[in-house]
Amino acid sequence: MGHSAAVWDHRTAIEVTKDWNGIDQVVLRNPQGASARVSLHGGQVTSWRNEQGEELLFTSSKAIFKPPKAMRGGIPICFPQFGNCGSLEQHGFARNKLWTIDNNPPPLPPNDSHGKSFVDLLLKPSEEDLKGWPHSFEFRLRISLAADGVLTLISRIRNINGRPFSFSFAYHTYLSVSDISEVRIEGLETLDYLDNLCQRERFTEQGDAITFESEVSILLITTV
Ligand SMILES: O=P(O)(O)OC[C@H]1O[C@@H](O)[C@H](O)[C@@H](O)[C@@H]1O
Repeated sequence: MGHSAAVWDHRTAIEVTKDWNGIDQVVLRNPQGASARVSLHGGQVTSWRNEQGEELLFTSSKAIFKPPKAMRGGIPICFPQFGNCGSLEQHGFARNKLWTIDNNPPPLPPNDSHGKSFVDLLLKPSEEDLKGWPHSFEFRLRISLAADGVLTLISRIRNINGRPFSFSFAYHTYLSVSDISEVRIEGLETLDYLDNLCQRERFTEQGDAITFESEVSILLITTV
């Protein structure tokens, strides 16, 4: 009896097109019809659709889609600074830069690519960036879409000249929800938080989950 197996070639599952500003964007697809779109502007995922074609990420109708302004939507990459906790522009410069496709990245474990469509992006600091933040780095971002539609981002930040530096980093994901009053975030309610809407006053969450009855902008505090 013969056996057959579908071979999923990630190279044929990605497509490079232009976004609305003429900047390259990469479209990842899986065999079931799920997709993700990544702009080289900011290395930002701008769309993630399930196999029914439903968009899972939110983009504000007020988003400004023109570089060098970062777009409010999808998954902005905050680096090397989160928020305004430092001397750099809000959320750092990475989301405002043009990233490149890295065709020869250092290897990742085989599970991170097997059966997935993926792209590797690279950001290196420009001379201008080094004036504002004098640390040589390479930021590699692997974005992959699995057969079950799961989207994974893997970030690797390499210190190029060995002189120590510190940074903060975040995926500032905008999730699309149909009814915010139905959303509950469980497991974080025991953490203290800084409330951005109250001059960063520190509070302890009291409920059994985080819920949203009005605007919320909090920084949950955890220690590793
Ligand atoms: O408006 P930006 O710079 O894209 O940042 C998005 C949001 O980032 C959050 O971290 C801030 O708490 C918000 O105040 C801010 O609106």
